[in-house]
Amino acid sequence: MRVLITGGRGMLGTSLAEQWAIKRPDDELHAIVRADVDLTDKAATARYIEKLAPDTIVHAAAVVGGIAAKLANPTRYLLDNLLVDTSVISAAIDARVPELLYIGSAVVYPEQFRQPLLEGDMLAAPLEPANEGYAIAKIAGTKLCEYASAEFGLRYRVAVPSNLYGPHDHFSPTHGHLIAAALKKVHDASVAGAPTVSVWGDGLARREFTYAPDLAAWIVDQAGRLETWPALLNLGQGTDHSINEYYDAARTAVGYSGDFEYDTDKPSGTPQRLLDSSRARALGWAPSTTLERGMANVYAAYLATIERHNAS
Ligand SMILES: NC(=O)C1=CN([C@@H]2O[C@H](COP(=O)(O)OP(=O)(O)OC[C@H]3O[C@@H](n4cnc5c(N)ncnc54)[C@H](OP(=O)(O)O)[C@@H]3O)[C@@H](O)[C@H]2O)C=CC1
Ligand SMILES: C[C@H]1O[C@H](OP(=O)(O)OP(=O)(O)OC[C@H]2O[C@@H](n3cnc4c(=O)[nH]c(N)nc43)[C@H](O)[C@@H]2O)[C@@H](O)[C@@H](O)C1=O
Repeated sequence: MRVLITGGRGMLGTSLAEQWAIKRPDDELHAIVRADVDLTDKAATARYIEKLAPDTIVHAAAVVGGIAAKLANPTRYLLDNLLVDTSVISAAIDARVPELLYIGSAVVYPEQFRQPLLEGDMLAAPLEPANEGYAIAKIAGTKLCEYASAEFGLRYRVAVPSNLYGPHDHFSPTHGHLIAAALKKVHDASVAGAPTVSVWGDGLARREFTYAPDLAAWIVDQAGRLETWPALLNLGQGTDHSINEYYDAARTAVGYSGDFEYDTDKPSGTPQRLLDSSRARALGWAPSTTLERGMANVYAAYLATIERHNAS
């Protein structure tokens, strides 16, 4: 099978490429990055996909960032994601690529709604303001896949992951996601001997975090058989925790004994985001990495990046 992964050096894309090489070494894998093709360029993307003629695409490229980054640059999160998604999905349709997995997001669901969230809850009520632009692009991508499947008989499906974390995450205290930011902040406090770490918001919001390599491994297994999937499929670990609990887990991973203080001028976002992933579980989804193990792995990856940086 000839496989195209977009966003091939992102957090999820890197895990996808790693898992593909392990699980399906005979496949012809193309894990592409921006230097191969800028996916906001519709014509260049169409040329690339037509020439490659992949059997399946896992579209994992997007402009992605933590809550503060999305609030600071809502235009980019809406515009670039619309451009990237329309380029990739329309090129795939035109080239009649038979299968495409679009990596969507749980932000397509309403801010204040029942928990856990079901696949049918998209567009049922207003979106979370902090994620609105990004979510509108993700909803457009999701609908494009649904329409293309129905209209042209293609197998274009949407994975709807919960919040993700993993060893290839971005450890930015300002633009990263919660777990990478928490590990970096707690590590820095530990090294500096600082008595406290600043947590954004009140620490009470709840999130479900899934370990990206678990998701990647399952996606690799599913490639080539997406016809068994519904139009969109929730993919979450199954449990949510408070932000405080994630910081506690980071404190344990780092071995830090200081305390937390709360910066309530920073956004908390939606109070809870938990997916009902029972449809995926019926298809065999069974992520196995515990939060403790995952945190320890991500922290080890962070320490390795520091070592590489110091050695260069
Ligand atoms: N991280 C999370 O918590 C969650 C992520 N998702 C979704 O999962 C997918 C993967 O996310 P994740 O791995 O975390 O994100 P990353 O930011 O780590 O990776 C995304 C990749 O997309 C690439 N990209 C962005 N714009 C372009 C472009 N115009 N042309 C070519 N490449 C581009 C980026 O390249 P560059 O570095 O050059 O910009 C980057 O390598 C995304 O669709 C995201 O929306 C869904 C739920 C949660
Ligand atoms: C599914 C969806 O999931 C994500 O959206 P998010 O939940 O808005 O993202 P987040 O990881 O930035 O915040 C989570 C929570 O954590 C709190 N928090 C505390 N302290 C820090 C902190 O230091 N940094 C960050 N970023 N958050 C912090 C913060 O206040 C908030 O309550 C995206 O990955 C998005 O790409 C996506 O697709």
